[in-house]
Amino acid sequence: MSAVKKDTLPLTRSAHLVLVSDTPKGRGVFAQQNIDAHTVIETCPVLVLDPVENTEHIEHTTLYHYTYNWPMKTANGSVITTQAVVFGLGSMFNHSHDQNVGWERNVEKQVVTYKTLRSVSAGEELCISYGSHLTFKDVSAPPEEIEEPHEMLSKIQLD
Ligand SMILES: C[S@@+](CC[C@H](N)C(=O)[O-])C[C@H]1O[C@@H](n2cnc3c(N)ncnc32)[C@H](O)[C@@H]1O
Repeated sequence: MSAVKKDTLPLTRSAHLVLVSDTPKGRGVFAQQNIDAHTVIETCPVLVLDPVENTEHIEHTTLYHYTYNWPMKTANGSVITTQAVVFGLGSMFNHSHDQNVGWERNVEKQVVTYKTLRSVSAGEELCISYGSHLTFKDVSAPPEEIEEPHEMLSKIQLD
């Protein structure tokens, strides 16, 4: 019988995910079956990039649009932010302002775990939030409201 090593990490995977290649956001991850809320759907190993290698090389390539912020401890003990390449489906989750998937870094183990934030129906896209500083036009964003001039005027604060 083989001994289970202490540093073994389970790589949880959902069997009910598919990659769709022709969505308005490019490739995307979709649910094939209903998935309960708070289900771990994927655990992905990452490659933490050297900060200099990142700014001098990766930032000038397409890969830059796939990396995640990652904290790194420097030799003097301070923590800086570098980037990490996420392997597996982790790099395929698109952005939505109404995301149904949350993610968590395990800095020590160098993995990211993805979990549903609510129940997801079969056929729904699984999306995370990239935050508010997007480098592309969000095709799923609600249309910006065009306000009537009198409504705008009524918001001007007069002393
Ligand atoms: C991490 S990749 C996700 C996978 C990507 N769709 C693909 O086909 O490789 C991030 C890129 O997906 C696209 N993307 C993700 N979310 C999007 C959204 N809400 N609207 C438009 N494009 C999106 C953008 O081109 C972005 O740079």
